[in-house]
Amino acid sequence: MGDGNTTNRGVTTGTGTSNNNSEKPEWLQQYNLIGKIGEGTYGLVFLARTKSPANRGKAIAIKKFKQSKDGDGVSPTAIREIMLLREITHENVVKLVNVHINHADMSLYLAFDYAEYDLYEIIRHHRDKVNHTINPYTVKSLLWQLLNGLNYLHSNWIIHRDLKPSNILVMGDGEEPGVVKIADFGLARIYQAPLKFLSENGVVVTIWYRAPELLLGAKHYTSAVDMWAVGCIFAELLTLKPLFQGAEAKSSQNPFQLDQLDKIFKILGHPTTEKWPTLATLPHWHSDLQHIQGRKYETNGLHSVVHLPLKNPAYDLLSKMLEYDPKKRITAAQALEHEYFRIEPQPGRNALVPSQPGEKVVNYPTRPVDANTDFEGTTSLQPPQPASGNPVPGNMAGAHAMSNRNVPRPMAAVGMQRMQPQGMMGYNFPSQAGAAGGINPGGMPMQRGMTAQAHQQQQQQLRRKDPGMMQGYPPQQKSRRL
Ligand SMILES: Nc1ncnc2c1ncn2[C@@H]1O[C@H](COP(=O)(O)OP(=O)(O)OP(=O)(O)O)[C@@H](O)[C@H]1O
Repeated sequence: MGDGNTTNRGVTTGTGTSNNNSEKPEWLQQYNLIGKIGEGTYGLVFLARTKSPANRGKAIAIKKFKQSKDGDGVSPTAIREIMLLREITHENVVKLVNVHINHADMSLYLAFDYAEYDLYEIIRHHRDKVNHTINPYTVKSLLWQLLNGLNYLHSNWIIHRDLKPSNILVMGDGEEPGVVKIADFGLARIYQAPLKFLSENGVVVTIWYRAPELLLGAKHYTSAVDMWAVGCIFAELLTLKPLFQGAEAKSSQNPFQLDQLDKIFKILGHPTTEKWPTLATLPHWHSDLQHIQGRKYETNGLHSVVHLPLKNPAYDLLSKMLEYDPKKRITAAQALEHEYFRIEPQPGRNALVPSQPGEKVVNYPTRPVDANTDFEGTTSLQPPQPASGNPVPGNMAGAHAMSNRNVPRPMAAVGMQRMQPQGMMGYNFPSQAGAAGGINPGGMPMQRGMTAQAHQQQQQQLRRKDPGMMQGYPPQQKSRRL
């Protein structure tokens, strides 16, 4: 198509020019751009619909990455990492469907499957409009699916590093209603977040979900940082308030990572080297923390902020996610097996349905779309340049012409080769109490309200209809526990 080249790895490159007087990049013409739906630290997100006959009208979210102030594009390493992200396929991880590079300015556009809701909006709607907590079934189903997707990412050596409610999407009506999709995974590394506290445009990056080891300057960290974030999100789903809401403004006495730590200590108490032996080796422990180490907080722990019956296993799971020592923090695989998921209400696939028969369905607002904003009008895009003399010889040629801005070692280089096929690491929803091993015997997850017998019949029917369809949900493999 025109000046765009679709490479053999699925990257579309183009000059940004087109064969008509529109200034839209050529590749964009495969979409109907509907408008802007959001803006994050690193980019703008647009809603578009595909024009191709096979998938006509399918909603796609296109994320345009902002140019950095020094005009750098995205480095070749970053592009390679992103290409590897296309291999990620899991029901609870948003699908990256296309990667587009605009040659004129080396800007990058990622096209994802579109999800109608995100946890930020769901929580906000409950707090401001419904005036009521989220029902226990919904909380549990959202959390279970989040852990399921995260377990898959961690099993493939991908650490998200920037989990927060706005990155946890939920599908609206359609083929997968109420299904959770983790977004923005693997991208934090490309822009070297979350170690930065300010984004390129000076916007403060939210650090409310950031693990204490990161706040204390750890250079080496593990997937445990994501589990801390999940703990914060779990508490927020239960209370509708951010758990550790550090200051967003910086002052000389109280840089925001210190304030964030202070908020954590206020609820969980101070960490100690007895409980967290490597604490004293973290860069900021001695220097920066002196003036808050002296403070003594009387704390009742999580009970002071999360009000549930005392014996609720939610406390146990939550406190294991918010363990100070990352080595002792619960893993996603372990969390999926926690008692909380075995007691009623059991988690299910459609998270956004009522807990009890007769309970009102919550109608979440759909995403507002700003139809007046398009790619060009919102960014530092340079006017499109004609292609240079050299044709793009396919594949990553465009990427290599870009800036050599260093980004860390490709995160995926090792892990992706070991990537599991879809669902290999996928746990089944816990079955009704009493089923063998407490785990569905394989196949589709049990739907809410379905008896074990009906579920078994559904499995058999599906197997007869489409044997391949069952492959995403193998029986749980105990040996794969982390
Ligand atoms: N695939 C998608 N489908 C629908 N909405 C999406 C999709 N991906 C992102 N969004 C929405 O677009 C908005 C901006 O997302 P983005 O990831 O750029 O920023 P953020 O998560 O708010 O902040 P940050 O960039 O700091 O992570 C959010 O409301 C997010 O829920």
